[in-house]
Amino acid sequence: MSTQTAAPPARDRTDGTAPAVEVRDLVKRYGRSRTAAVDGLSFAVRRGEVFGLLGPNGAGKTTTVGILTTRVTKTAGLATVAGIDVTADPVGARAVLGVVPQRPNLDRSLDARGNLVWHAAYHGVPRARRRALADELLERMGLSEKASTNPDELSGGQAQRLIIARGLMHDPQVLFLDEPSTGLDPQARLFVHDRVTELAASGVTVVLTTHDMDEAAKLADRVGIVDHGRLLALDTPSALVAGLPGEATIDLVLTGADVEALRGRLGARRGVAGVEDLTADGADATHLRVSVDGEAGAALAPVLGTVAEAGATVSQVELGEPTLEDVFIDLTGRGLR
Ligand SMILES: Nc1ncnc2c1ncn2[C@@H]1O[C@H](COP(=O)(O)OP(=O)(O)OP(=O)(O)O)[C@@H](O)[C@H]1O
Repeated sequence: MSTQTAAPPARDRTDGTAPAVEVRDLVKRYGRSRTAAVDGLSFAVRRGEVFGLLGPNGAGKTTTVGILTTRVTKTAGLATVAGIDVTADPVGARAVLGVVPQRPNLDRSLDARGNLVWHAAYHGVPRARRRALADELLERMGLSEKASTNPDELSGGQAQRLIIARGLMHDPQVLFLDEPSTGLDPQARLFVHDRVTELAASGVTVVLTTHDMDEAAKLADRVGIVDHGRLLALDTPSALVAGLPGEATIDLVLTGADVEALRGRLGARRGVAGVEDLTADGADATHLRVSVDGEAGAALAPVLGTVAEAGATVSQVELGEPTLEDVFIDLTGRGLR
């Protein structure tokens, strides 16, 4: 018989006053790479917060989450989850965090329920609890009918929901979701969003990385925008948007203009706060977003007048408000990585 006493629940072993997640001066250099994938990153996530980590491809988001979830070794700096130093105590850290990775990594030798039960066993959830908990989470994720299905026979969205269920099997304090809705259809995406909101309401801290600005604006209490492994901005989505120049946007799709000359002419107009070229690669027509002070309607006539003077033909006009995507483009530019 084992003389070991059962470990106390993970919740009791952590520092309840520490931030849910903290990285300080975090650095990661892969192999002999001269540039750092994470280059002195610092931020803290509050308990119960939904925190969005945004950045272009290669910005260092997955690496940061990899360090926090003990899958990647840091080069320097500090990374803690629920007050536990992930490098000094990776086992303790893994007990209080859950991970939903970018690439599905379900065990194909087990069915859906088996994947959940095995994960719970790995984390020391008592045998008597495992199956009931698995069934409860399968139900919550809309997967009850798939309990005995092999992961290979699940759709991408179902597999993703199963991975989220798996991440929750040991009752983590912090759940890391790496691009949770990539490849999901609109229903599955909304379903995942609802579950994230529900988790946060139940006190679980959620850290999500995403390329989807609407998703970040909708779900995240605060977002950190990173590029080249550094933090460029951190605030609530609305504060970030409010910090942009201009209060409204006029999107123009047009042809027949010298784009740079037109941008210059528009930018010189009173009331115009900025002009972004959003033309998609290979597109025939030019897409400009003009940020204006005050109401878009009032600025429309003079803006269109300037476009006409430049000899361009407008095929589409749309009035709107700046979004998190504008913040992202303003900070990280348009270039593809
Ligand atoms: N295992 C690895 N070995 C070497 N370099 C790596 C490795 N993983 C990532 N990198 C490099 O580190 C940098 C950051 O990559 P990372 O995957 O963290 O970015 P990301 O922001 O998550 O990007 P994406 O949005 O494309 O997932 C990139 O330049 C990438 O090439």
